[in-house]
Amino acid sequence: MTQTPPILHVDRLAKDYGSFRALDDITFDVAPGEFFTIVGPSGAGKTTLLRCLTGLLEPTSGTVEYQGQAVDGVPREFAVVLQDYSRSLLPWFSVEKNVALPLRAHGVAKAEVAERTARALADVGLRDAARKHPGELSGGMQQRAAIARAIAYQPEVLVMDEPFASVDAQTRADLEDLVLTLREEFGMTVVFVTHDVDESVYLSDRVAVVSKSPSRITTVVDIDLPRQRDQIATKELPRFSQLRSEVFAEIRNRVRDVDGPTSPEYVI
Ligand SMILES: Nc1ncnc2c1ncn2[C@@H]1O[C@H](COP(=O)(O)OP(=O)(O)OP(=O)(O)O)[C@@H](O)[C@H]1O
Repeated sequence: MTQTPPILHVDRLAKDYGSFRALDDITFDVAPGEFFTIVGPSGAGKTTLLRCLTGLLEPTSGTVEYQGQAVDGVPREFAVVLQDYSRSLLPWFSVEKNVALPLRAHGVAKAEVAERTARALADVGLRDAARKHPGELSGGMQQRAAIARAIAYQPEVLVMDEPFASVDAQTRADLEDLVLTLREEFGMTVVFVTHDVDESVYLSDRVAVVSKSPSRITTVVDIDLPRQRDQIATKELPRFSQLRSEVFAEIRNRVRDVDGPTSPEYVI
């Protein structure tokens, strides 16, 4: 039986900032259509890893391949939602124009641009803010606009760095479900970073736990929950609690290895 080749292949990746080693010996594959989440404590190197994965940062050693080709700039099939929403939108364009920009740049027909932009803005609850400029929006709304831009693009690979950190709990749940729905609809691969263990288990097919710097993947947990997720029913499953505890325990052990007593952030 032939196995489907990975869409992303990361091999012995390391990244130094001067004499400080942020990432060390990171190796993993992501399968096409997979929801792969990287979870770990603050400062563990998750953003550094995502930046290397997307070609925004050059690794010190090791390689990243997308569909068998070395990544040395953001591949056009990727959409990236960064943690810092204040830098992700162009302030002089309306929200609508910001969302439409990548589609226009890639030659999508005008009518389709309008349709995909309107749908993405409605999906993230920003239909009424389409004509506003980013400076007129709250932080959470700006982040939703950045998410709308990524999903309107319908990328092969959606890369998200703590994308829901600045939105309220209900919006966060809605956006989590939106990403899951779009993954089903378009067959996207999603690479996601979070420090929220519940979120990682709820969304993912696999969760990679990273240790503190120098960051390594200490374990990869298979999330063998039914593929159809539901904010209430899935989180009530005994298996959800087991997986959540497994991921928590792994992070807690690694934080303790480095810091001594458990970080309060990860007390269950
Ligand atoms: N440009 C830089 N120059 C020097 N050190 C850096 C730089 N960027 C990140 N670091 C250091 O590398 C380590 C990993 O940082 P990174 O932002 O990747 O972690 P993170 O897991 O994404 O953190 P958080 O969850 O808090 O966003 C940290 O110790 C950080 O101080």
